[in-house]
Amino acid sequence: MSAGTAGAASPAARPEKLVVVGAGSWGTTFAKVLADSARERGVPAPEIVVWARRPEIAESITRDHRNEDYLPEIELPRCLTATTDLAAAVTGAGLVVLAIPAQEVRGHLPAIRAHLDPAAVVLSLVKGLERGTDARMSELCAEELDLPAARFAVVSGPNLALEIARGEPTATVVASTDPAAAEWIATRTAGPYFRPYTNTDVTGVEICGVVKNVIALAVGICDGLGFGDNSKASVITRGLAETTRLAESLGGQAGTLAGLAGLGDLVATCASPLSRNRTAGRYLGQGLSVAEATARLKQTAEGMKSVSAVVDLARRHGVEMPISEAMNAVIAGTLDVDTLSGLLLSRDLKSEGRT
Ligand SMILES: NC(=O)C1=CN([C@@H]2O[C@H](COP(=O)(O)OP(=O)(O)OC[C@H]3O[C@@H](n4cnc5c(N)ncnc54)[C@H](O)[C@@H]3O)[C@@H](O)[C@H]2O)C=CC1
Ligand SMILES: O=C(CO)COP(=O)(O)O
Repeated sequence: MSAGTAGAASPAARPEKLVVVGAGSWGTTFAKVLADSARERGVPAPEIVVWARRPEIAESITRDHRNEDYLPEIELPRCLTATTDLAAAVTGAGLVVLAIPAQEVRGHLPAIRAHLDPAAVVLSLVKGLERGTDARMSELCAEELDLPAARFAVVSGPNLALEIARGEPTATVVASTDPAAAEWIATRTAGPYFRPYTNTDVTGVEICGVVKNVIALAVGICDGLGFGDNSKASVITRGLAETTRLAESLGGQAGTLAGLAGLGDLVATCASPLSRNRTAGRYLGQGLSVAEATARLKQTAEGMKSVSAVVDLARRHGVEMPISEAMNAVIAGTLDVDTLSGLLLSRDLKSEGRT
């Protein structure tokens, strides 16, 4: 057994029940992906349970097959049920999917640990770092759940929830240090509109998902300031370069950054009006304060919450991240967006090849 698969549980021992912790737009959509995958494969519908914080959302998913708050236009598969009882949801599940904001994850892990099946895989959809510790979700789960790396996985890619909920085709990356765990998840998510590629670079995939939200803020600010596509393409490209530097310094692989979780997600998020992070940036560029932008958005924009942890992590590893530094200063209120145009791409002149 390689170091990466130490602690792996036999897939045969893994229960078929699947639980998604979080009934926001991506959690609810991901539950639909799991249900549609089972239908496509012609297997009996597994038990798929969504844990919702609010009873009215749980009731609406189970009774009306809708999530009025987050996906009002989407009819959900009838096999999905929802509950506010986290213990009951997690008990007997072979897959526990985390789909709540990064800052809320640690608080829920003790309750999950108390009921986690010994063969279960924990899958993070979360694209944020914990502030204060700079921890990735893989690190949080290892610490709080005493989870071997082989029972952790992350899904990340160009995955705007509403497009997927509508059944528009997309691809993604499912990464685990245990290839068998990644394949087990890929089988249960692959379907008519969702194409997962497996990968073992958990760190690279996690860093891609986190930092692209910060870069999307910068692209949104360009929008809000009225800059055109040259500016945005420059920020996206240099954003990918600084993401690559951070990922590599933590052990991630450059190939991951060039793939769906890196370039793919950056392009989708920075181009899409559906992106909350890009939208938050646009509000800031138009002159709204951070508090006003947050209030108008109503949903999670992980980039605004995680940027200080990204910058802290980069500084600790001696990695230069000028765009993230600028975003951190904007969110902290120490840099005015009007002064950004000179700053975003303002490092010493040098060859492009030197990242
Ligand atoms: N929406 C999208 O298109 C995608 C989102 N993601 C990531 O998935 C994660 C979840 O995002 P969304 O579902 O989009 O967010 P959302 O804003 O739509 O929903 C967040 C969910 O977390 C719940 N929540 C908020 N505070 C909580 C707390 N203190 N305790 C428990 N639950 C709490 C909310 O009630 C809601 O159900 C984020 O890390 C996001 O970056 C990743 C890929 C796509
Ligand atoms: O991660 C996403 C798409 O892959 C969603 O981005 P936003 O959180 O900015 O909406």
